[in-house]
This record gives sequence, C-alpha cells and structure tokens, in this order.
Amino acid sequence: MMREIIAIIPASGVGSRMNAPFPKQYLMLHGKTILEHTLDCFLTHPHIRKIVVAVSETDQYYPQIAQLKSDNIQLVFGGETRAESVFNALSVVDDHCWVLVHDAARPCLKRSDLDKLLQIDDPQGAILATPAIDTIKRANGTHIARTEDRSALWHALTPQFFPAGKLKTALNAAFQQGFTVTDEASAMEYAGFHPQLVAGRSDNIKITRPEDLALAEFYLMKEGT
Ligand SMILES: Nc1ccn([C@@H]2O[C@H](COP(=O)(O)OP(=O)(O)OP(=O)(O)O)[C@@H](O)[C@H]2O)c(=O)n1
Ligand SMILES: C[C@](O)(CO)[C@H](O)COP(=O)(O)O
Repeated sequence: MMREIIAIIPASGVGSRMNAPFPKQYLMLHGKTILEHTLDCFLTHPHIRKIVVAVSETDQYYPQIAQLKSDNIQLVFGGETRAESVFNALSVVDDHCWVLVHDAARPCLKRSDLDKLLQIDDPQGAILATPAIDTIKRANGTHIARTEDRSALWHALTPQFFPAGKLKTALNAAFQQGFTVTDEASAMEYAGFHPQLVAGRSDNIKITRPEDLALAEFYLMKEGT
C-alpha cells in the first residue's frame, strides 16, 4: 500500500549563529532563498503529497513567504524551539501519514538521498546520517576529558522519516517530561524506539554559521542528483 507522505520544513528560526540582518533561510544563494532551494527537492518529488512549512509570525509578511503559497504548500506558525515548530506542523497532518522532517537550513539535499530514505519501511522510522570521521573529544570545560570511541558515532542529518502519529505522541511526551529534543529521532528514542540510520551525503550541510554560505553555494552549483 502506498504511504501518504508529507514533508515538514521547520523554517521559523532566527538564525542567531549566522549573524545576518534577517533569518538565514531568507538569504539568497544563486538567485533563490535558502528556503526555496530546500523546497525544490520536495516540490519536484512525485511521492510527496504536501509540504507544511513552519514560519515565524514575524516573518509571515516577508514577500518570499507570500510567493510560497501554492496548492501543495501549507504554512503554519512555528514555535519557540525547532521541536515546537515541528509539533505545530504535525497538527495539520493526519496520524496515518508518514512525515519527512527536513531543516529549511539544509538546501543541498540531493534527490538520491531523499529516495534512499523513502525506501525505508521501518515502523521505528529512519534518519539520514553520516558516520563521524573526525576524532571526537569529550570536553571538561576548556580541556579534553577523554577521546570517545567514534566507531559507533554518527552525525544526525535531515530529513528524518517517521509515522506522523507516533512522532506526535513522542514529541508530546518529551515536552510533558521536559526532555530537550534537538531532532525528531531523539523524541522517538525517548519513547523507546530505535530509528534506522541511513548513510547520507556529507554535502547535506546545515547552514549555521557565516562560513557555511560559501560551501553551500559551491554545493548548490555542483551538478548531480
Ligand atoms: N524555533 C525554531 C528554531 C529553528 N527552526 C528551524 O530549524 C532548523 C534548524 O535549526 P537551526 O539551524 O538551529 O536554525 P536557527 O534556530 O534559526 O539557528 P540558531 O540556532 O543559530 O539561532 C532551521 O531551518 C530553523 O529555521 C524552527 O523552525 N523553529
Ligand atoms: C535536526 C538537526 O539538523 C540534526 O542534526 C539538528 O539537531 C538541528 O540542530 P539546531 O541546533 O536546531 O540547528
């Protein structure tokens, strides 16, 4: 049976680490906003029925937001945290659907990675991730406490792919218990699930700091899916 797949794009952050005059998702790269680049991957996918974008109430009057309105894009208001923005987006998604949650700040996602994730039919869900390639240190203040065994450590990326009803319940439980959720998988883990790790491309970067812009511009220029 074909699953009904909805994309959720949390795009309500302020981008404080970017130190830009406005939220980083509205910065332009190659003539488009970062948000538009991110949406392209989902708007052109035949198996994604709808895209829910969580935007902030203060940004709702941006001209770029007005241009977003289309038949398969629905806007909701984000929350104080990324997790709350995702939860608000889930409120307009039926429980039986599957949701692909992807950061607006990750515009370099390739269709090949999206398709890899969509092939997973694991009831515990799945996330794109890349294995740690640097030596990882645990800090004690400004000094090294110890070196971690990186053989089983992965960097979580997005999209993260879950049954909508399970994710809603997991996020709600995490909020109720005051558990800090920095990605959807951590809420699902808190609920006792063990989502699958799907190896993704390392160029699926999250634009976070000013130095990330030039790299994203390069990756977006590169051909290939
Ligand atoms: N309350 C929030 C916070 C973040 N996000 C979104 O979550 C994604 C990843 O978050 P991050 O990179 O941390 O973005 P910001 O929170 O905007 O950045 P910063 O932490 O530097 O302020 C971004 O697309 C951001 O817009 C969101 O929808 N709602
Ligand atoms: C969801 C995420 O991109 C996975 O690595 C990351 O947790 C977002 O963190 P941020 O501090 O909200 O950027």
